[in-house]
Amino acid sequence: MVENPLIKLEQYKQSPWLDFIQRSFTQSGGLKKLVDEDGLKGVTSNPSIFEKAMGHGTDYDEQFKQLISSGITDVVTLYETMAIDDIRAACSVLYPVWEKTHGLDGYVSLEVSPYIAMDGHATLEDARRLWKRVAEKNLMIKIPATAPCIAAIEGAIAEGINVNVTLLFSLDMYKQVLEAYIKGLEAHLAKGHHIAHIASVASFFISRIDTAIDKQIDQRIAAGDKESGALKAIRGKVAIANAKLAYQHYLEVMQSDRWKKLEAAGAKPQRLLWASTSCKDKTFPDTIYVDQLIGRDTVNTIPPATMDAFRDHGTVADTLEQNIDEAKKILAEAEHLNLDLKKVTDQLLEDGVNSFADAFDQLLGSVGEKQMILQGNKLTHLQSDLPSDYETAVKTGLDKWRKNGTVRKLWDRESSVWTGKDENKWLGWLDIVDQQVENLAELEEFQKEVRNRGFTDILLLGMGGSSLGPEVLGEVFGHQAGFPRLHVLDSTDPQQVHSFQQKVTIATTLFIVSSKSGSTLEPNILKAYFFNEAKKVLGDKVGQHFVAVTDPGSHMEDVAKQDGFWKIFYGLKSIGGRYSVLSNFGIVPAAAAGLPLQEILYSAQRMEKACSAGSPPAQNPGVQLGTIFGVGVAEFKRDKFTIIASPDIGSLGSWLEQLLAESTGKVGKGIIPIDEETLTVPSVYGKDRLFIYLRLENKIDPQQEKAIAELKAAQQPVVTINLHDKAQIVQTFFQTEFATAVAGAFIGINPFDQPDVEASKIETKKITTAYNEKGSLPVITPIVQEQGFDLYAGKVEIAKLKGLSTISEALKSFFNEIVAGDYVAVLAYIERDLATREWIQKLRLAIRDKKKVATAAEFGPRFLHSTGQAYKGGPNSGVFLQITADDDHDLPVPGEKYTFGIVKEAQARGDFDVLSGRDRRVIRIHVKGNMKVGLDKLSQSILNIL
Ligand SMILES: O=C(CO)[C@@H](O)[C@H](O)[C@H](O)[C@H](O)COP(=O)(O)O
Ligand SMILES: O=C[C@H](O)COP(=O)(O)O
Repeated sequence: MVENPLIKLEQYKQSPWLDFIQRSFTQSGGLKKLVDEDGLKGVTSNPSIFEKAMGHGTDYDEQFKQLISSGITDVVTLYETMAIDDIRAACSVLYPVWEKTHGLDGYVSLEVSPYIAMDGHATLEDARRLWKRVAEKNLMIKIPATAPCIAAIEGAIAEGINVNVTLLFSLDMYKQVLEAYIKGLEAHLAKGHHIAHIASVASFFISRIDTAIDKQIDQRIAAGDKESGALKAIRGKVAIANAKLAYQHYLEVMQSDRWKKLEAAGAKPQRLLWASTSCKDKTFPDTIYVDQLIGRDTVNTIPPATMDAFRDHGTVADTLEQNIDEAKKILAEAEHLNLDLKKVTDQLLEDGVNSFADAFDQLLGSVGEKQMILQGNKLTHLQSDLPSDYETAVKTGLDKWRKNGTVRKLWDRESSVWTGKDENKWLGWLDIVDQQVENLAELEEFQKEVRNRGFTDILLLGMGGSSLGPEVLGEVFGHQAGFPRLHVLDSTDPQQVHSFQQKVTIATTLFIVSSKSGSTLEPNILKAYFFNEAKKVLGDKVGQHFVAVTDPGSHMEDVAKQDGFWKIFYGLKSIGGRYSVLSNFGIVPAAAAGLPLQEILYSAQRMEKACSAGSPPAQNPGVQLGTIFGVGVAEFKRDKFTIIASPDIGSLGSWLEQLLAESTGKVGKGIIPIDEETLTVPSVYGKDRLFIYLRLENKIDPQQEKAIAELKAAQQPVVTINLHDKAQIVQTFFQTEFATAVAGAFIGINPFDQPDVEASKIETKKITTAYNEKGSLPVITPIVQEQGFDLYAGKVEIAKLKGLSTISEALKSFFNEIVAGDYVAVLAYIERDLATREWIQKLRLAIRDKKKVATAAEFGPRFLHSTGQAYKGGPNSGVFLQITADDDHDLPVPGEKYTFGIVKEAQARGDFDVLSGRDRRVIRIHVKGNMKVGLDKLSQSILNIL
């Protein structure tokens, strides 16, 4: 009987390892059979191998399901848990070999993350982590032989970690690796440890060298190179010659005194392992890279097909030490022929690192896709319908992010993702959900206490990021039985303040004063007013009805302490207002209103994990959406993001509006969100739109569906976020926060500052201070006056409207300036109630239909903390119609001379002045006398002139 060549290798002291791992192969006994029948002595894995194993087929489905149902997790954890199980299972099959060979063989290799191949510190950290997690004696951690990782190899060996050094191509690098191994052993020994148990191999890649060199040879021969004969003579020989010389170096070092000392202390040599040994060129024997590299104290890791071929017809002889002079000649000849081995091996190392990273991306992508499918309805679904050029640009954008590892950089909080300023300080929202989950017991305790105290109402006082999130949560989840009803007051309009006072029963109301900075004017004066009012009813117990949510060290914290508030909940300094809904700013009001906290947080966490660092861009719902946003603005000038939401989740629009506008609308760039603009026929929309459809699957509005279908058919870009139930708005919070940050990177701005909101605050402050000093507001002069109306114009408009004597003429001239790509914003500083909302809506739709431009309908001062940023700082395409009116009645602000009415007037003026100062097209119409009558008359004259 012919002896199995694989078994025969043992006589030559070469160990065959298997370059392959797969769950079903291990489980079915295939691996053990190789050990028993072929003398297999080890296993290697790499990202490509795991990609083939895990990314295809059904081997892992059962564990996938188990892991997904047992908890919420990210793709890297999913991959790693399954990969480690495979590695452990293989370790246990190979363990008898390890025992029998006293730790010389029997190893299974697991590679560190390929993403950090150029970061030695991170690689060493990862090696330690994996070594600890797998915790098997016969494990080897694979570390790439890049320049930055040489120190990691030495460091790992010095800590007693078994290392398989991978991606070795050049003799020079091999010399450094062997030196690192020796130094590592010396360090371990110097610490007084044994070194006999430490094992290492240096994986020298073979076939890739021939593939690269032979390609050059073939090209030169085809081009008729005069050295064609000489080139042909070394074709298919360089890789083996290179390996033989590496082995010669190994033998030399093994003879050195330095090594002999270590050997005497029990050290094992770092054997050379031949990797990449399947033959890629059909003109050579398929076993060439096994046959030609047989020598004592070496390993050959062989992929299954090559192993089958070698078992079948491999030839076994002591080849490695033969023809060394010839090998030297081949390398000299290669140099003489200008084949530049150094350049080739440098390139192969770079390509090798990249291709493992690509394979890992692919692997994590397939894990992500499977996870998505298995999560089913537990995660919202994103669908994009984009014109083909837009779609192509999005794909390019996603791939750029993948190649640059930008998602990981984002999670590593690197400012370089954006403008390189202080963006790194504003990323606390990335993992706030995890913190809240840990904090769940405390939040639930608060929830219980609120219920037990029998409050009937909650009145939340706050602006922008501190109010819009709680407002959506309250409106979408609705009133919860046994809990108080949540009302959110974010206005200085005295009528509106009064209406809210009427809505609640002060004696049984819990007031939540919410201000991140603690210094915002509105929550401070609202607190002062309601504290005063509540004191009249509750006396000394008033503080017990107040809760503050604010950042530590803020003015509001001082106020709350001084006034004996029941509780103070803190925000995080690293989370800006508009990214704060899943922090205490949203979650504390949600707790008080009796919302299902665990469900909310777990659901949000699902999205956080889906957007995690390991989730490649094309499978990452946050990056996908953000790329659509960013590319739309940056490359297609589609900056009017039209938000269409199913009615039951309609309030999500005003939250999203703030997020998009405040984050991106600056330095003349950015997104202009268009909320609540009811859909109409496609012909009304210009090429400046992107439609965001927030679709509540179980409560769709048929009219919206129809209109959206028409828009898609008309080639308007539509991105649909499909929510399987309304509680999934919390996933939309995280996804759109992430997407906005991503979009900011594409647009090229810092998505975490709001420079222009501050400008209005300063102007407002000047006016209220002036009022406090003088007891009256500075005089301003209208440019047109008419019965019931005063019209003021900003500096760009004054010249244009000069000489016009009626409001109607002025309006006509103003609206005639509108061109395609503009947007019109109606900014009303009046009470926001059903009637005024209907009024403004009718007006803006008429403007849209006649002028075919995007329109915004906003109430002041609410929008100042939201879209106001983009109106002032974003693209100068806005046409602003500010509307103010006489107050029916006013309310005092305790401790100040000014009233709520004065504050509102100051805010309108401050806003107007900044818009005017920024050369925006702005006019203000002040309605005198009865507001309702005035508003109707005004809209009528606008309709007439349009
Ligand atoms: O573990 C190792 C080397 O230590 C191997 O898995 C090594 O990565 C593989 O042999 C190579 O990646 C295979 O390369 P190739 O045949 O695709 O060129
Ligand atoms: O979006 C934030 C608003 O400007 C309110 O800020 P604040 O929470 O610091 O009071």
